[in-house]
Amino acid sequence: MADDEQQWKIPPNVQELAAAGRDELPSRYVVCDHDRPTSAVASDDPIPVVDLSRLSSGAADEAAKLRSALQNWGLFLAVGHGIEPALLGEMMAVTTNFFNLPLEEKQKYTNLVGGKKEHQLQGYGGDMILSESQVLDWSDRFYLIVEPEPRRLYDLWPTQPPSFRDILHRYSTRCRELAEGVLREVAKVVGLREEGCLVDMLDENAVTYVRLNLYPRCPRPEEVLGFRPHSDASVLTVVLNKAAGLQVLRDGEWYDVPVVPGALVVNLGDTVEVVSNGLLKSPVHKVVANSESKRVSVAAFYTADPEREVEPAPELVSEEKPRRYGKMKNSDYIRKLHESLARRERAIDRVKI
Ligand SMILES: O=C(O)CCC(=O)C(=O)O
Ligand SMILES: [Fe+2]
Repeated sequence: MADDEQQWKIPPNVQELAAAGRDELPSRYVVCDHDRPTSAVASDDPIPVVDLSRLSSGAADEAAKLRSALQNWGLFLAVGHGIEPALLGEMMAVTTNFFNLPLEEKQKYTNLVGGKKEHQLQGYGGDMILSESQVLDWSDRFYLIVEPEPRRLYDLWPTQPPSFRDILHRYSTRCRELAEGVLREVAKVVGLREEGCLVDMLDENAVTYVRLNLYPRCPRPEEVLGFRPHSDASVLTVVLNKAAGLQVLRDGEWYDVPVVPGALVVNLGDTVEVVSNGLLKSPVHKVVANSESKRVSVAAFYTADPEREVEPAPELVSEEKPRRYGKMKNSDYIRKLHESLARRERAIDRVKI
């Protein structure tokens, strides 16, 4: 095969493209008319801000708010989570600093291997590209396995800034505590027999992935997407960001997820949709680009033990509520997720009955 064949498998660096300041966008980023971002709809049922400290002290009105958030949006903003603002600030700062490093430094952590054409999950760069016609997102990413600790590939953990490792470790540990608390509540909302049933999926073999996202300023934000519509293959996802851009789909309309200082976005993942037999939905969300400033976010995905078979909980399946999802090993599901993302499909559709 000639050396320059399949060059399309190597995604351009979006940050560099943006810095070049050209007005025209490469056609690989331009979405079809149907996918073009439109202005979000205002909702008379705003996305709830849930105070987790009130929730854990047993406040019934806070529990009701969480229930309505999960049922109506699959997503909420968490405050009172106990993660110090300083740690959130440090996590944002090391992420921003990393993306500000010179390209050669960042490319030490590239997610391209084997003659630069093969894509591996972990590392810095763009998404897996499966075809020449695949429309690319207006963002650069950095994906790492953070837990279990023995699975960390420290060669891919930046040494610049030097505090990166320690801050990512502390941040993801605190978010895990948050996720576990929320999952106990989710189990109650769904009516699972065992309150710990979802938390138990995050056992010592369960994998936490962290994705750092950079959405550079875009001269033509109406022509691209920062992140195409998708749902997460996690049990639960926690997102840290400081700027608007995230939108969530509800009843066929896109809504802005507001930015509340100090709040974290918490969204259900596909695993909860399957285990709850569709009682709760894993929300489809996307990120729109903007022409004013870059946007940075940190998404922590708490996924089930790869060896686990994920399927609807038996107590949520009956004659009146037939089983709506098949069984799949979690590691197979996650593998399919990345292919599905590249094809602009949803992995969960593969297990729907
Ligand atoms: O950037 C964001 O706010 C969300 C990113 C996201 O949805 C993801 O990384 O899965
Ligand atoms: Fe997501």
